[in-house]
Amino acid sequence: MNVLEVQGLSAAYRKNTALTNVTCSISQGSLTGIVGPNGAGKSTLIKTLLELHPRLAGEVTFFGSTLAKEKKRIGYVPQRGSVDWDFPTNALDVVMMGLYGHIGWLKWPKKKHEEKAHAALEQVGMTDYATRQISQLSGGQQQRVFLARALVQAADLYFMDEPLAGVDAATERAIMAILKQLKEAGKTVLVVHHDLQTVTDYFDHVLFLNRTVIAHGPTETTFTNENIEKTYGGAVRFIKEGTFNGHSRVR
Ligand SMILES: Nc1ncnc2c1ncn2[C@@H]1O[C@H](COP(=O)(O)OP(=O)(O)OP(=O)(O)O)[C@@H](O)[C@H]1O
Repeated sequence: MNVLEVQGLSAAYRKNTALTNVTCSISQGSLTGIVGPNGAGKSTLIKTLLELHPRLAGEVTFFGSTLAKEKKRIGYVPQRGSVDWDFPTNALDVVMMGLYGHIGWLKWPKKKHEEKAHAALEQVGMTDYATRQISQLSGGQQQRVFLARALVQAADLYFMDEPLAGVDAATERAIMAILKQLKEAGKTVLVVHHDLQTVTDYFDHVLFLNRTVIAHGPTETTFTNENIEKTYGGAVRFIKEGTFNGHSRVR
């Protein structure tokens, strides 16, 4: 079953086109890496799908329905840089924000919800930092808190905008382990990713984006030198001739 269907999606910033005619289907239980050069429209794609940025054209369906109807089943981890980390709040509160759809605005969070938030912090290894101001967390720790906020939503479809940006190797492993657990639980995860070296290890599907979909499919068959060059331009050669076939890693 496809949890997300996108047909002919376009978006722009004033007169500058960011996305044109994006069409793709995302199947349930897939873990997809969205890759493409800087400015390719990866963040814009997520924001436009989630109606955080207006779309100029196109049709989008979530679980065969509309975003408004399915919002509770969708989790979003924005780019860390897009958030005001000086906002005076602690890690637990940030995670609790993920539950607002469940609690209802103006209703005081119940004990059960607080327990859920603590459980999510534990899942990302941040229990000891629950009452720490978010401005006093490191970049990787902030990223983990964000992930906990998405986890607490118990969504079926997750969008994550560069969750691995600027995190250390241990945090990267921890985040990837969680994403794989989500997939194994039948959840669908879309991740904006920058490191081509790890695409084949991390994702079962890859979506090459450069203003439009250049290629999309199972990593095994789609993560090819040809598609990398089509997306990034001929100047970029990540795969040594002859080393791709039979190897899971790009060299
Ligand atoms: N708020 C904005 N106002 C004007 N133009 C924008 C804005 N945000 C993005 N753009 C432009 O839209 C295009 C797509 O940007 P977007 O951030 O979606 O790319 P990206 O693939 O996520 O890039 P990166 O890998 O650098 O994060 C770029 O040309 C960018 O300059």
